[in-house]
Amino acid sequence: METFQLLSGSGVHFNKSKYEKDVRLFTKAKPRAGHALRDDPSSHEIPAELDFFKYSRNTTGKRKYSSSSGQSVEKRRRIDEEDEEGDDVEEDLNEGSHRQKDSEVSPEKHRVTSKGRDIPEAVDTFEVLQEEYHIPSHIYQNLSKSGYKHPTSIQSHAVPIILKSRDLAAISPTGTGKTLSYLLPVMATLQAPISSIKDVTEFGVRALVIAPTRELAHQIHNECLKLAQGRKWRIVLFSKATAATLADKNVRDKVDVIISTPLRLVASLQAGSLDLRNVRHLILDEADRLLDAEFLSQIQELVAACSHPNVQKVVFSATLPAGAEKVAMDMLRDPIRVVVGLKDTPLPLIQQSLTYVADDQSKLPSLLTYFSKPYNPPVLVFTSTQPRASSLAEELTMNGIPNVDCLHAGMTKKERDDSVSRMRHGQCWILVSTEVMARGMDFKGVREVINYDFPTSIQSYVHRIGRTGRAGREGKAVTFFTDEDAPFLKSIANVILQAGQSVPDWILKLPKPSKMKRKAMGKVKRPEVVNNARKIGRQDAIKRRDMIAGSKRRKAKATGGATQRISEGVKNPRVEEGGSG
Ligand SMILES: Nc1ncnc2c1ncn2[C@@H]1O[C@H](COP(=O)(O)OP(=O)(O)OP(=O)(O)O)[C@@H](O)[C@H]1O
Repeated sequence: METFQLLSGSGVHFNKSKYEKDVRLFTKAKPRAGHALRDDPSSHEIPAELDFFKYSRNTTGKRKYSSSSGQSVEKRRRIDEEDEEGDDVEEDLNEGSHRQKDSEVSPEKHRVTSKGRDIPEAVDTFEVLQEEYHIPSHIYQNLSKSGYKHPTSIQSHAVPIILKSRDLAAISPTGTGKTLSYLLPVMATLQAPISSIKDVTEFGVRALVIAPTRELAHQIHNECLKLAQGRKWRIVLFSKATAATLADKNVRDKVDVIISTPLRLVASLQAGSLDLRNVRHLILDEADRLLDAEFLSQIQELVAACSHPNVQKVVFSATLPAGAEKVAMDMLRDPIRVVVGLKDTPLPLIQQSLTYVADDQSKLPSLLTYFSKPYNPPVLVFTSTQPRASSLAEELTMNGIPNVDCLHAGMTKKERDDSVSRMRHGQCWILVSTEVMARGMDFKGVREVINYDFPTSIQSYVHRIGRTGRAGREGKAVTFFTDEDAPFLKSIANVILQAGQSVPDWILKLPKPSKMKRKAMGKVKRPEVVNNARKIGRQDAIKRRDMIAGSKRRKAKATGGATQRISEGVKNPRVEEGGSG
């Protein structure tokens, strides 16, 4: 109990005065003299929550660890040195020297780092983009209609690169606007719907966006539709139904953009009902996920099918571990690599903490205690498996917690769509989910993320907690850990440190898990139901049901035998006793 109290009290708490410097970055500041926007003198002030440039201002030279960030320089250096041994959290300190060597352009040192040959200049405003790159006016107008007034850091850098037809690997933290970073330049390059262009000589879909989950593909489709408003673009969210329609070449030839998960595309390709030879822009969103073992062969097939000699390939993610980056870079031609912030590192506006919960059975009471105190809905809760997500949602509901929903890949399409819709409309306060919700999903208002089950990798952690703290908003992420998870704490602690927050000293003193061991992170065997007591109750019920069924079977057998015997003229004592048989 003593240990429990000691450890459960040791989560990371956000001390605003201690982190004053970071807090200042995210609070509205008066515009500074000499920082007027180029084309709009009236809009000197960028809302702090949308101002992703703020990290970079007044930063020169190599990245410095600030002692005011709550972590001693020495402590951070120690962690970084350990990471050099092969941890997936990349230390970007060397980037500066690469940049110097290769004459690379990086106007925002150590916050946005670009690497490659002839890097197009970043832009400060959307107006400059329109002036210099002639973005079609309807797309430009749709930008401001959607409320996008100033580009985020990744947009400033990635959009010109894509507009210049260069291949790109872009790594930028969760919630920093990567979707628009590729949709805007791709749509701008396409200029107009194919159906409205005269003298077309090459037919077929011109842009293809691939995402790992259907929900994310759906969300990207919606973003794309916003940009396409007012013109007759054919933007297709590839599904069973649309795949059937697109089997007709005449329909297919009028399609501008397809957005899809890999599997369905491959199925259509193999069936000969899809042709990707005219694709000029291929985008992999959540690239590291798409390039992992589960999807790699499908992606390779799709990349090979996009065989146009001028196809532009771009990959985006908030995380890109070394292995995935190598595969990505091999796929790209003369690429530019852009990193915003530190690779595999969440933005500091997500307040991260670790909470000790001893063992699996202690998690539910801990979560119920959490929800018995004031919390900020909507909250996303991550579990490791589908049955556990269902079971936890059920437990929370049975414990009187209102508006709990569940979402996982084992549910029907309609159930999944309904859950997403309830979440988007504020009808769901707590969404219990699995890894399927971890990547890309943009529920703007998510204020808190709870890792009920420990994440399975650093990347999983970064993406899960990245469902909050989006588009400049503050967020909170709580990670439960049990004794079994303790060996992997150090890896998560490193991420927290990289984000400029502090972790308890005892975690820093833990040994660093080996690369082999890290593969086992979060993969402990957990029961399918989150409440063992309920499991016992359920087992009793199953036992009782089996006993009743057995008894019925025996009776039926006996009755059947009696009927047979009666018909055979043999006296049945039970029937004779007036029993019903
Ligand atoms: N220039 C902008 N100004 C204001 N809001 C923006 C801008 N660009 C994007 N956003 C908003 O920021 C939010 C996050 O964008 P998006 O989903 O593209 O992030 P992301 O970087 O792709 O995140 P993830 O890594 O989780 O996929 C969205 O709600 C989007 O509407």
